[in-house]
Amino acid sequence: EFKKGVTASSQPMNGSGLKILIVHTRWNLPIVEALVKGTKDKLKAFNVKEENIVTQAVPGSYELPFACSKFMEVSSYDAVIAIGVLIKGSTMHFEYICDAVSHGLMRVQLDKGIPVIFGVLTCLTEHQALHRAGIAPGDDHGHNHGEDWGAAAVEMALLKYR
Ligand SMILES: O=Nc1c(NC[C@H](O)[C@H](O)[C@H](O)CO)[nH]c(=O)[nH]c1=O
Repeated sequence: EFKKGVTASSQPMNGSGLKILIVHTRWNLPIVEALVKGTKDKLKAFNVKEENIVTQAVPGSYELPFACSKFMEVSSYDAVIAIGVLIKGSTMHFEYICDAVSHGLMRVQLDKGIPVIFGVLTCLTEHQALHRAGIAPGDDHGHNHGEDWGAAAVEMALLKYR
């Protein structure tokens, strides 16, 4: 069966010299915390030092582009991982935030020339979010997408050394 998801780089990746920023939201915090843990575990699996993983929190996903941009001005990072969980409500609010955040984070990474990994879940239901954080109830807990974001951050941060 065709495996979706991240195809790991064929090259061994050594993140021991990298400095990574994680900016996460406080909205839907239990799900966000699971994603942040999955991200950090994977960064450490690629030898990124604990002291080189900087973590900052903001209110919600709409704040991620501005916060990532500001934190990148005061310190240098090899990659930034923006983590948030958007869950559709009963209005169009969700669509507008998702659109603004995805375009905003893309603009920040291109303007700054530093990879910004899109770690924002845009879910129609809470179960979808739980499943993508690997903490869904029942037999199928899902897969923690934070692991994919951690791997992508290391690969993109090492791009400049290819
Ligand atoms: O509305 N739902 C959500 C949300 N709204 C707040 C928004 O990101 C921002 O913080 C405020 O609009 C203030 O600017 N933020 C999320 O991360 N997830 C949601 O599901």
